[in-house]
Amino acid sequence: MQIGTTLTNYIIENQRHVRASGEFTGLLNDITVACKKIADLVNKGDLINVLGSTESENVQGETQKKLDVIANDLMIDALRHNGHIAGLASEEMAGIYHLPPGKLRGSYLVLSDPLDGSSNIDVNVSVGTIFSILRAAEGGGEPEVADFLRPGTEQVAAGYCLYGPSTLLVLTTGQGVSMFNLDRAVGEFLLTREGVRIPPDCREFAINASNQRFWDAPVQRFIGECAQGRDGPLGRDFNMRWVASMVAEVHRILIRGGVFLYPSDRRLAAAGKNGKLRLMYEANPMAMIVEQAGGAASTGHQRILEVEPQDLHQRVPVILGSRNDVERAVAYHAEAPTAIG
Ligand SMILES: O=P(O)(O)OC[C@H]1O[C@](O)(COP(=O)(O)O)[C@@H](O)[C@@H]1O
Ligand SMILES: [Mg+2]
Ligand SMILES: [Mg+2]
Repeated sequence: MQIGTTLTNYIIENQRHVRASGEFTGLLNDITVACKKIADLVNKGDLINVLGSTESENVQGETQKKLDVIANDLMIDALRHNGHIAGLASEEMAGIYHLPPGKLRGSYLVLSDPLDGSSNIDVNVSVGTIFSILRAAEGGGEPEVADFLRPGTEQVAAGYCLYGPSTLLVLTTGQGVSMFNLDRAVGEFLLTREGVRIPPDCREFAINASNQRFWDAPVQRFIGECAQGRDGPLGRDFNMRWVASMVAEVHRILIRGGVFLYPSDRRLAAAGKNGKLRLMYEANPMAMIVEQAGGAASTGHQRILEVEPQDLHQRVPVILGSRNDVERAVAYHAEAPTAIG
């Protein structure tokens, strides 16, 4: 496809071979409208007083940032009018969003992390929006939570919008990974990269090292060997990065390779959490993107996309990125039984 093609034309062309109805293109347009509005607010920040926290907590028990709530509202508003969705779920809502009576119901379900990297909002570090798209149950009835609890392999599309020095939309519909830059002058996402591939071997790992004392043996070994660099069994040096925005970490890995880990650990397990990141609107969409770019995504014990969901907001350990390094981490989990999860 020609670089510079608009997202809309790109999707229309891509959907031509599956004789899509145009509803999917419409849905993606709705999502990008929300992302453009969020990008504008993130960019203006203190100018329009959208930084800082609210008094309220989300279902995860986390204090919501103002932009967490605003981004969620913008996503709802962009999706509820055009008859492309049957329902919506998100990090910022305990249950699913039901369309008001009389609203046209569509064929898709959307799960989203309206603002990923919330701890970075107030310090002007890259944040993003993550989304996962599933087909709604046939028959057009009112969706229930169970309709959303499908393994990541059933996603029809996944993507994220990264609000960084430039605003980027990264998307897969199951035919590889494409990237689009927002050209603010024309208000359009324009194609900049297609068929993105992650190098199978990497020299960069990303993990929150402040949790090291809580990690289990396989993660200690994996990170230990990376840190030993050329003096260790791997015989090559690694650099380390930690942005604390999953979207930014995954984007870096798509561009130059790397491995990102947010494992479960004793601290999280003690709090009854199997990791920090959420399966349905963080791990699953990112795993689909990473796999479509030739990488791998695992819990340490299982391919993330094959995890059978039990809950809208369940957490999973995440190890993703350059295929050979992820497989090495998985092998260490197989060799050394973990004390956690
Ligand atoms: O603060 P920590 O422990 O480094 O965790 C950072 C991780 O938490 C997250 O911010 C969680 O996502 P939200 O900001 O959407 O809640 C990830 O983006 C990031 O990878
Ligand atoms: Mg998040
Ligand atoms: Mg979030």
